[in-house]
Amino acid sequence: MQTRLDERYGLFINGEWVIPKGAIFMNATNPSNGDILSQFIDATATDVDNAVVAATASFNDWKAVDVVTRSNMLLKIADLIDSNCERLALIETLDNGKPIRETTTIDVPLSADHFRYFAGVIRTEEGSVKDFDNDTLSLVLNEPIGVVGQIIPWNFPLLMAAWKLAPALAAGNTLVIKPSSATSLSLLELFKLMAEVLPPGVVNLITGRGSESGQALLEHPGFAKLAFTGSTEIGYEVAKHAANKLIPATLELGGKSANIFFDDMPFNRALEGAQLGILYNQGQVCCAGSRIFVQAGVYDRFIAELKKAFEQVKVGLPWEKETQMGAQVNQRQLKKITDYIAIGQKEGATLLTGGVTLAIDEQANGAFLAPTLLTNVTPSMRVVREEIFGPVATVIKFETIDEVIALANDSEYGLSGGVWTTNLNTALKVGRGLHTGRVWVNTYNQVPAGSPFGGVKKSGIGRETHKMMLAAYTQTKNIYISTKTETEGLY
Ligand SMILES: NC(=O)C1=CN([C@@H]2O[C@H](COP(=O)(O)OP(=O)(O)OC[C@H]3O[C@@H](n4cnc5c(N)ncnc54)[C@H](OP(=O)(O)O)[C@@H]3O)[C@@H](O)[C@H]2O)C=CC1
Ligand SMILES: CCCCCC/C=C/C(=O)O
Repeated sequence: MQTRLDERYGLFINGEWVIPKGAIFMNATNPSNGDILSQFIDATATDVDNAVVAATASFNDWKAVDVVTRSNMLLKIADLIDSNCERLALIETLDNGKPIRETTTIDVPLSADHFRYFAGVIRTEEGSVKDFDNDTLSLVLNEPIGVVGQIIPWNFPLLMAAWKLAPALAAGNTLVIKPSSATSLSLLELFKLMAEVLPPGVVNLITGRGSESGQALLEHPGFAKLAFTGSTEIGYEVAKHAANKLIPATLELGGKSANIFFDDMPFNRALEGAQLGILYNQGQVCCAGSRIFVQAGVYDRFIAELKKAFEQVKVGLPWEKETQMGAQVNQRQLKKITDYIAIGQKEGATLLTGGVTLAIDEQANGAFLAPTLLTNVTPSMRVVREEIFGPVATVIKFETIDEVIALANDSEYGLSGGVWTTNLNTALKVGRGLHTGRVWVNTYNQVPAGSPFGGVKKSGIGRETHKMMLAAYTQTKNIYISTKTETEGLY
């Protein structure tokens, strides 16, 4: 399966595609068969600096663009994403390994919707006025924060970029963004579309390794805010650099979410929900329902059915329409996952199903893994505590609601969780009881714009996918006015 890609991509700085002198290129590799798809630049600190200079120079002009015009530009970007949906979806599928049935129906449409949502939100945003008395007004204005630095992960390259680009632009900021070097192509292609709409310098794209261009971005003094999605480890680095510069950072980090199944669950829907929770995107989701808890009364039946369902999942080439699970993002991630499965078994877990790599492509070069369930696990095992980021769930039996809330909260992460029950009281008790930023009830992995998403504890700081994210991309300005002219009352 092929699509038209540039042989080599430049950096996008100040409205132009540039290839710096002496630039070193990296390969974009298809994780499903090892093919080289294209090449992109391993940017340097100088390139990052050039991008920041461009974003800084364009800030005042972009800030001055009226809200209606800015909103219409975001709508235009959304339309362009939609009209290029098939192409963007295929590029994401080739570069990341995720199934085409997901990229065409979820990654790309949700990305477009994100621009539309923030285009709408800024039309309704207002400052406020406090009239202290007849002569005194306090105006509260929300001003753009400045030049923003954004770093994107590889698991939802286009969607996570949209989650950061749309609010930053809507709020009137200019920016420099860096995709993961594992999956740069969809953002490079999105920039071609945004270039048709936005003035030069407003958005700037730096590619390359996190340890080089990513690090340079963190160290650059020109940013007024940082935004990051990725591992908790690098999240700490982002937070430290932001603290050193006294600028804010929003962080969307790792997770080890509990997906909790009560005896009175809607059984068939819940069975699907357990799979959606851990197999969606090959389990490479920050909020994956990787710790499955099942109540004792239904445990044996549910686990038997889940095992059967896992074994029927169609793992295949991601560009084939019937494929339900594609390739892991690369061999490095595949190894991390299989290492964890081995660790779990060494710790005493039972491999109920899966745990094996699959030879799907002709050369058997693809990073494919069978859906995996580990039972007989205990809360102290590494496979229960650490983020595996693959299609691997641990399963634990529980008796009571208080017990399962305590088990679920026994984690350094706090991103999300799921509860499956037909009892509203149970749902609310668990919903309130989980120390996480999101709890799904009788559904999972739904992230529509308008519903805030983000974590507590080591899962991060801030809430994306909601208009409240505008607050993170603005500064409050207070203009305090007296209409008096006499000196009386000045002190
Ligand atoms: N919360 C989430 O959504 C994600 C969680 N993860 C978790 O992290 C694990 C490791 O994945 P990994 O790809 O290493 O995640 P990272 O946190 O390293 O990568 C996320 C982003 O940060 C960049 N980056 C890496 N190092 C630096 C640095 N020193 N300074 C600035 N930016 C940097 C990466 O660039 P580059 O890729 O080019 O190095 C990428 O764009 C996964 O197995 C998973 O558990 C990973 C991705 C997303
Ligand atoms: C669109 C389906 C679920 C995606 C949830 C957002 C994930 C973010 C992340 O993994 O960083």
